[in-house]
Amino acid sequence: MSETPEQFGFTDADLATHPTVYAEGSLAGQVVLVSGGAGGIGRATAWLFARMGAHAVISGRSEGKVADVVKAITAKGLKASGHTVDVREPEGVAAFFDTVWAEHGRLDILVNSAGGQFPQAAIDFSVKGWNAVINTNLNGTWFMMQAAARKWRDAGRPGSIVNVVVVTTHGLYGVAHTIAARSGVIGLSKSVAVEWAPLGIRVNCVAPGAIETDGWKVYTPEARAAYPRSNPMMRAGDAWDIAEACVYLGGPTGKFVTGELLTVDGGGQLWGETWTTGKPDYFKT
Ligand SMILES: CCC/C=C/C(=O)SCCNC(=O)CCNC(=O)[C@H](O)C(C)(C)COP(=O)([O-])OP(=O)([O-])OC[C@H]1O[C@@H](n2cnc3c(N)ncnc32)[C@H](O)[C@@H]1OP(=O)([O-])[O-]
Ligand SMILES: NC(=O)C1=CN([C@@H]2O[C@H](COP(=O)(O)OP(=O)(O)OC[C@H]3O[C@@H](n4cnc5c(N)ncnc54)[C@H](OP(=O)(O)O)[C@@H]3O)[C@@H](O)[C@H]2O)C=CC1
Repeated sequence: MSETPEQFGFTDADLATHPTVYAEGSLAGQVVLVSGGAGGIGRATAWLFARMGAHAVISGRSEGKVADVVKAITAKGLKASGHTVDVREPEGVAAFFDTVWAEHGRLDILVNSAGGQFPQAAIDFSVKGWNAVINTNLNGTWFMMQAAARKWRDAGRPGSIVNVVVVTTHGLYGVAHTIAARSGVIGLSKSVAVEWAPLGIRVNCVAPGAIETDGWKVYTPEARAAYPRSNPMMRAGDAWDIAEACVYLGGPTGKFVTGELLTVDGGGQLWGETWTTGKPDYFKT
């Protein structure tokens, strides 16, 4: 992998027809919110839920990216709508949930896929860079979770949250800020899975390994070239692997599962190394 292609992973045309074991139409009438829904994993997840008959509410910061996905999904006769929301702004997030409930009168599932980081040696992190990653991945995810839960509590309705995180079991070199944030999300999810069980709210996490998406553009070709060798299957996963995991946990298939972390990484947590900044000479011999 020597160059950066125009797009990593699936196109909307791929996602419209990619095979799935889930039944088309089986979530008819449900409303699913996918943050980061115009990104690689979020887009696949929004497509899968829409193909299952749900209305996919897609959010992201880029109005154009969100509009393109909504257009592609609705062009296939499926249900989707889009909103521009920065997950780091709690007032905006709360207003977003007001809008979703005003438009649909319900929300069934929230998938938090908005997130990301940049590769840098931890010793060089600036305060602004650290805060950007913590605010996006820990605080932003929390604002979305709390806003969703408050609506479900107030409406007396059940709900389900899936947080897309990162495999944290042995760190991830070059992205220590995100490991800090995602470890926080995993712990938080377990805590509120118990606190919110009486409200009928389930909370789970999916930890993807190396999944080929546009998010990879932030890494060097050398770092990316090593990702397929970061697990015993010796290949990268795809966004559909994560979408199907999100549906399993978020939807009725996961109805007796809460506080769980599902790792979808080709066994990478057991064998393999991921150096997002390239492997230092010290570890090469
Ligand atoms: C297997 C691989 C593992 C995982 C893969 C994935 O998850 S892929 C899928 C996930 N997708 C992604 O990861 C998508 C790509 N990631 C992002 O979009 C961002 O990293 C973000 C998520 C923090 C957004 O934060 P934002 O909107 O606030 O962005 P901003 O641009 O305004 O930056 C704010 C500050 O952060 C700092 N800083 C930023 N970049 C660098 C850098 N390269 N170098 C050093 N520092 C950097 C800098 O201090 C900057 O301020 P400045 O100095 O410019 O005044
Ligand atoms: N791909 C991979 O290998 C892995 C991915 N993950 C995680 O999975 C999640 C999805 O990743 P992936 O789809 O690959 O990455 P992408 O970069 O393709 O998608 C991430 C999306 O998050 C949105 N986003 C980022 N910051 C904000 C914000 N502050 N407010 C609202 N939306 C925001 C972006 O939207 P916009 O551009 O409009 O701001 C973008 O569309 C991320 O948390 C990622 O870190 C974890 C492990 C591995």
